[in-house]
Amino acid sequence: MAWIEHEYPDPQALVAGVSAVFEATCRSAIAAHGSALLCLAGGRTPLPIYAHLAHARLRGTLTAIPGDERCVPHTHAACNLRNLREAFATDASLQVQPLTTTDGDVDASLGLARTWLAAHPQDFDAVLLGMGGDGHFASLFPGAANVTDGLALDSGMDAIATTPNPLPPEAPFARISLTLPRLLRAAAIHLVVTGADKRRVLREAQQQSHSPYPIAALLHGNAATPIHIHWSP
Ligand SMILES: O=C1O[C@H](COP(=O)(O)O)[C@@H](O)[C@H](O)[C@H]1O
Repeated sequence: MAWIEHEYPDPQALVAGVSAVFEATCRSAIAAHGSALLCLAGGRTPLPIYAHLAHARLRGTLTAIPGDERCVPHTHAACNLRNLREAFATDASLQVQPLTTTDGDVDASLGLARTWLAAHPQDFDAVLLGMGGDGHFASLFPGAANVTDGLALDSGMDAIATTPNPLPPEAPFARISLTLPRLLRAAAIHLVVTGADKRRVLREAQQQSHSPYPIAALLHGNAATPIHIHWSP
């Protein structure tokens, strides 16, 4: 099986469980090589996990990169970088690397993301992913024109620019997303999902490797490490 399931009674228990795993991962990476490199989901669900890390007194450098970013200015409320930096604000040793330029220009942002990723080819110590109700993860959306480029394991690309189709009303923006092969280069991969509707999508994707939900490509992507699925109502 390519995944391991962890079920929690409520979102607070999920946050506590995943926070403990990420804290332990960061501590052992810092003990082993002085720093930790994380790839972190955007969206609302994981923000309390990041707040936990910010208060954990990790005593080492932690560099995080969003797994995807909305192409908006860094001051915009929908900017994943802004939300990550706010969550990490209490510990100056937690740094968040932007995937986009300050103004959110799509082409310049793609260049910036690819340049940074090429200069940091090492595996992530851990990747945290969320999932939308449409089965997207990072910004690999069903129906996007180039979603197959983002999911192809042999593309040789670390990041793509993409536009969800249809645009999600809560965040109607072009995106920069890490690709599936870059996300899979990790010592540990965690997927956090809440709610019964998202669980139905997840179950369908677990059962069908050729499901139209992009998350199926992650689950059946022959990751070198199992995908930890964390779910709560
Ligand atoms: O658009 C996005 O949505 C997903 C899910 O977000 P959530 O608020 O339902 O947790 C997120 O994982 C992704 O990074 C984000 O850009």
